[in-house]
Amino acid sequence: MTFALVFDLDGTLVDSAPDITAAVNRMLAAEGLAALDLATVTSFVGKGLPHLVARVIDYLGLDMARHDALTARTLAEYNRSASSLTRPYPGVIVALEALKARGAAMGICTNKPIEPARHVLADLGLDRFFDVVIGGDSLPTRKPNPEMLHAAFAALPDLPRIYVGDSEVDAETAQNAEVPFLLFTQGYRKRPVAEVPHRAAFADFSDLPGLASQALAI
Ligand SMILES: O=C(O)COP(=O)(O)O
Ligand SMILES: [Mg+2]
Repeated sequence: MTFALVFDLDGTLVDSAPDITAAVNRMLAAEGLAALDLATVTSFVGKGLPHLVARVIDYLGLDMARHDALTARTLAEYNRSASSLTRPYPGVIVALEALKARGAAMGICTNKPIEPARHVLADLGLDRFFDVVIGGDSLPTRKPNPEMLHAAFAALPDLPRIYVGDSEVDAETAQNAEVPFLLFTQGYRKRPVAEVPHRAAFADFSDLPGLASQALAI
């Protein structure tokens, strides 16, 4: 059986938190402020860059009136260097090759802004797998609103659908879109696996091709 598979990006296909943290810290340094650590910034990832910067402003007690300016600055810093510290999770490329060989149609639905999302995919040699990329600023709404996921599937052939992601936001998006959800457990999830609704969960990408077939056989 083949299928249409849409993937989340940050914390699912790639461990991008080190570059996101570095961009935030370049923005903070330009403001004369001290750097934040990786775990703190990672905990702010998931609902897109404007949300992440709002969390940084809140965490540091800065003036929320500066939100637009600091978001633009962080995005510029991130676009300047979005992939130097970012790596695919182990087994991702082999799994995508196997899925492609089986005829799966694949796309990306990420809350990361589209420009750095495209940089990351191209720089890491992942862009060749995906026929559509929907970013956090591609539409007026972001995940968990299902519109982005609907748009990604609409651009792919009409095959049985699966969404693959790492977070509570992805699980909620899949529920809102009524699409089966596969949870990658090694990303940036905050709550225990059991508390995040999913059709199946996996920690190792070598399990994904088999799981995708099983998930649709249920
Ligand atoms: O950029 C974010 O906040 C999250 O991105 P993701 O949707 O690819 O996990
Ligand atoms: Mg994610």
